[in-house]
Amino acid sequence: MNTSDKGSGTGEFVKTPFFEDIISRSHQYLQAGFPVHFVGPTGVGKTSLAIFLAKQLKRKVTIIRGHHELSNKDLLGQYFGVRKKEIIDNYIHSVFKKEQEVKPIWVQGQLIEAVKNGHVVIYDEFSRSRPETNNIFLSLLEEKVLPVYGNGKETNIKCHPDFSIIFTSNPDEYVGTFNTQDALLDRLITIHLDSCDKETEIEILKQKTGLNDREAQEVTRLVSNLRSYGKGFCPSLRATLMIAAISKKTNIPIIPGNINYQALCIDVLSRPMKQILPDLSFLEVRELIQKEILRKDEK
Ligand SMILES: Nc1ncnc2c1ncn2[C@@H]1O[C@H](COP(=O)(O)OP(=O)(O)OP(=O)(O)O)[C@@H](O)[C@H]1O
Repeated sequence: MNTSDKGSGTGEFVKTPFFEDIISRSHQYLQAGFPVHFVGPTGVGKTSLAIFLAKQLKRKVTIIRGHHELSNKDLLGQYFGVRKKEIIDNYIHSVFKKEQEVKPIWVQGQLIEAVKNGHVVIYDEFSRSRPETNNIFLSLLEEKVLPVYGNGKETNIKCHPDFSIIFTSNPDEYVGTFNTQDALLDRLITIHLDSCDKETEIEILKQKTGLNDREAQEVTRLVSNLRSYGKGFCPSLRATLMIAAISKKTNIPIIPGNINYQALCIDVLSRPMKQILPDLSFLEVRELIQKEILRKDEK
């Protein structure tokens, strides 16, 4: 059975048998208090799945996006600017007294609030943050305390029993990611996500873009045939969704012989195909896509 959830945050989340099994296992691990980590190539649905799961837990959701400039100050908090207070005492005319108080303002980081109040945190693309930033998760996940340093002293914030966390990341070889410390990986249940199956992809296209069954099958057939030239996940589901959404919105008929459809597919798919076949020229890549558009699949 295929169902969709209107509140996934990235549009409707389409739940098919492919996702059901991952959802039910991940849900169990999170309920038992363990962090789950979805790792996989770009565009396979890691963030969508994390948001869907987080919403199922029916608690407040905090999303943190990893990037190389994210620091402990962003996660925990920092002093930012000052608040000035002036008291002027002129009660006796001949005496003028002025007192000034200057206090630094503490701006609380996202993680403290989530840890104290038992939110579900999605730490998306966490391996794009520096390993030293991610070190604070070591004690949070093991000892269930968050050490916060400020004003020269350390305070330990106790983790709310309902606190849960879902990590997502691309594999380490992706540009812009850091190698994650083993100690952190050792604390996570890592589930590898690959491209979803054809039935799921067809269902996602139908539900998200309004294509009919034949149209969704046609776009999925083309992209999945092209994936077989590489490791099976590029071009991603985003490319399939782009072709489907543009065809639908601009009334381009999804018919292999239609030149507008061919041009759209070539525009969307040339870049990812060149990425997996770097030795081909752009002209050869375009010819290959054209050939695959017109190919009749064996039954
Ligand atoms: N089950 C699903 N139902 C509906 N849409 C989905 C589903 N899975 C993925 N998508 C859609 O596919 C696209 C890629 O998904 P998503 O952003 O979750 O991938 P990702 O693996 O997190 O990618 P990246 O590594 O680049 O961040 C998005 O447009 C998303 O809405």
